[in-house]
Amino acid sequence: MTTCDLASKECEPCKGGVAPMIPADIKTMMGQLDGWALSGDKTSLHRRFEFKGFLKAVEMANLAAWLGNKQGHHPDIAFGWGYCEVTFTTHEAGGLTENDFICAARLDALVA
Ligand SMILES: C[C@H](O)[C@H](O)[C@H]1CNC2=NC(N)=NC(=O)C2=N1
Repeated sequence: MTTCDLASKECEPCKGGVAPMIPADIKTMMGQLDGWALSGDKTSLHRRFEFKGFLKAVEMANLAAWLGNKQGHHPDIAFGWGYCEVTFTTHEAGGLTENDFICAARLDALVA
């Protein structure tokens, strides 16, 4: 599967009791993304987008929020002058699921 395959997938509604991905699968999925980093405990992935000024950062935050709401899979977003940091994790699983990678790939496709 490539990034564009991931970006063409839709998130599945998060059902309770879903297990987080195992490290081997996380490694495989990370290979399909560019620019995203794993948290130390491998429970989330994040990317820092940098811009000149504030309004571009606000735009990025809004784009990530819109995408997450459309997919029913919501990011954590931090932004300020010159940057927007987007983090995906699956709260119901207490770790990463395919939804996180789909949203990351979809966000990259929107800003490509
Ligand atoms: C019922 C609904 O699908 C769930 O509450 C969704 C909402 N958005 C979500 N977003 C994220 N990032 N993780 C979740 O577990 C999650 N659960």
